[in-house]
Amino acid sequence: MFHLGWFLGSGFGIQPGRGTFDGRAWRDWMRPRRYVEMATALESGGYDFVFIEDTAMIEDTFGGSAAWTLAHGEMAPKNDPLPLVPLMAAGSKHIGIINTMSTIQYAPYTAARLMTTLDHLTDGRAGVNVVTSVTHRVAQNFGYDEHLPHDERYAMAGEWMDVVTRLWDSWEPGAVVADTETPLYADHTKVHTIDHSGKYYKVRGPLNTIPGPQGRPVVGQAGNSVPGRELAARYADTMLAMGHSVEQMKAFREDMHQRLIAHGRKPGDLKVMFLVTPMLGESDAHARDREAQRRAAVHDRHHIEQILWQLSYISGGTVDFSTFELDATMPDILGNGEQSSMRQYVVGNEDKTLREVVTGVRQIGDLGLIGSPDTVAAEMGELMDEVGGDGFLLYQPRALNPRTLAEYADGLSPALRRRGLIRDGFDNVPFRDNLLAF
Ligand SMILES: Cc1cc2nc3c(=O)[nH]c(=O)nc-3n(C[C@H](O)[C@H](O)[C@H](O)COP(=O)(O)O)c2cc1C
Repeated sequence: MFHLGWFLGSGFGIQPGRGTFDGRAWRDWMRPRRYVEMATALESGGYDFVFIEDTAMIEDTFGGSAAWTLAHGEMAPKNDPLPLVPLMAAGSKHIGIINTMSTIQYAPYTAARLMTTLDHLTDGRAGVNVVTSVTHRVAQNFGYDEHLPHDERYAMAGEWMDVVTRLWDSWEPGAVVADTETPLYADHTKVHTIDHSGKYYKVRGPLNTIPGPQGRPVVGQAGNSVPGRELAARYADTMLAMGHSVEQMKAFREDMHQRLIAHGRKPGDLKVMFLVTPMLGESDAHARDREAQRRAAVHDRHHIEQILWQLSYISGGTVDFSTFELDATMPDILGNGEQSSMRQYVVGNEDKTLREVVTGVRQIGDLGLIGSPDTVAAEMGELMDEVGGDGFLLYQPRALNPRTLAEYADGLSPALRRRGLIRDGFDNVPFRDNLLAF
């Protein structure tokens, strides 16, 4: 068996697509009902969790203004994802909810306290995706003139995670007695300061609330560079991973296993979830037809601009890709943002033109998963057999609507279940236990 997660790639925000079945999404994206329904649909489909992206900025690198961003609803507007967590939890019973927190946005004490609060409010279904933020524009909203260099951001994130973890552990098991007769609510000898004084943070502790049902909420991680992998190997229970072939996926997972062992953890302690955008259809022919339409659209002006926008963003807001000649050679730039994402466009494509890259390269691919639910389910099973396990993080970046969710929860999941590949229900246990169950 393997795990399923769903990547809500535009967070609690407007979804950029304007497809045939998107209805009033551009007007209603902030309404609660669609997120509650999303949680319920995914839970019925056996998804272990929904993974909510977040970024706090309005991008204006591409074209030197926010015009394109706001015309197309690209990563903005967006609400804070944290209040969404208890809402989605109240409408569901078992699904884990991972919200994103950037280490430059939340002080460690605020983060530890918020996550523990969410763990209580969700009865042990809270998780946090720890990110370092990608662009200068985010950093500039939180007291920085520019974002820190890539590797330093991860050094800061390492200290942040260390402090947050120690705050979560600042109440020993058994500290809460809750005896109204004595009276003794908590034994103060089991509640400890952490007295942290490091390069980036100074925090006394202890946390001023009792541990949540999970003690430490589930920790996720999204960066795939070496420092990103190291952060995950030290702290994470799950991470999203990008791989375009079985070989890359296997190598990624084996690399993570080595890193986990080096940090005194077991390979099974971290679930590596491969981000994938399958193409489903009523039949294999229908799915192939949809895929042919997607491929034909990569030459549309809108698609080309969208990828140039994306490159400008993932460069960390350091390069405006609208300024390059499309038929000149691909610029050799990794920038200061998502280095592993930039590599997918740049490395190995040095001889191609920018146009060939933006029309030919996909940051997140379909791994050949194109077909009817039955076909895709069989192929997912074969892929996971070869990779060795863990699971997939499914993503439909420009088509997130109730119809798409039904295709996955009511189409693909039953096909996976018929093959015994995914869970057929949930035990009444906290999120981490579901994640570590197989
Ligand atoms: C698929 C994916 C999702 C991500 N989600 C977020 C996010 O929600 N918020 C954020 O600030 N950064 C996000 N990031 C950025 C990473 O967390 C990380 O900070 C960045 O990719 C740099 O990491 P890397 O150089 O290790 O790849 C995401 C990256 C990827 C590839």
